[in-house]
Amino acid sequence: MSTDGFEASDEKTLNVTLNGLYIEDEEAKAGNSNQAKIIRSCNYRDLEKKREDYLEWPEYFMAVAFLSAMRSKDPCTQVGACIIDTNNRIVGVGYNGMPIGCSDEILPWGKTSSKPLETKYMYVCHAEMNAIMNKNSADLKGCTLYVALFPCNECAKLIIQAGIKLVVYMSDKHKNKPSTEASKLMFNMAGVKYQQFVPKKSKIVIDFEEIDWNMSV
Ligand SMILES: O=c1ccn([C@H]2C[C@H](O)[C@@H](COP(=O)(O)O)O2)c(=O)[nH]1
Ligand SMILES: [Zn+2]
Repeated sequence: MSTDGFEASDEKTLNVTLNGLYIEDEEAKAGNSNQAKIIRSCNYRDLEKKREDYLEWPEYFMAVAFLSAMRSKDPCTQVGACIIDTNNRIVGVGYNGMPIGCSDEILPWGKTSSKPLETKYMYVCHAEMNAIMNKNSADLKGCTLYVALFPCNECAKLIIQAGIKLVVYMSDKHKNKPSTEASKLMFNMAGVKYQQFVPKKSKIVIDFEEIDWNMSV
């Protein structure tokens, strides 16, 4: 008998249980072979129940923010942002990068030059700004922003003016900078809430080589 190309042989055991039908060998029992994957995909009982380890909304939105950050060409700090509406629909994403039409090959990426015009700070559009500008809905009133880094004061102004009501951030690494203090002052005055993201999963991995397309068989 064959299951997904695996032949039952002397070295393997054909198992028929209430959970389904599978071929098992020592490697599979140890959980480190293809056969182990097939055991999971043939586990009929699991396939009839709702998955429990799906991504919850906050993890999903923060992951989208971090995935967006991977597009950034900033060699030092990559920031991503994801805006969602009150129906949990993504209405804008962005990452820090040079303005449209301004070559990121020509403009500087460094930050240490004593000449301000030769630093990135003069030119980079922040992730929050790009997410707001990229919005695909009429407005952002009542929306939530997921962002990798606590917003600077310039982004805080944009967030407030856009009508965003909640900021969920991952890192507070600039918490002692005046720009962060200014952001908090403005958020407090304008009634924009902010909270640090508390991940439920320590890792979210997309490993294209490890995807087991047989899982849905
Ligand atoms: O609210 C913010 C603050 C900063 N950024 C971007 C702007 C720059 O590209 C980097 C910061 O660079 P450092 O080398 O860490 O100073 O982050 C942002 O997108 N949003
Ligand atoms: Zn900013």
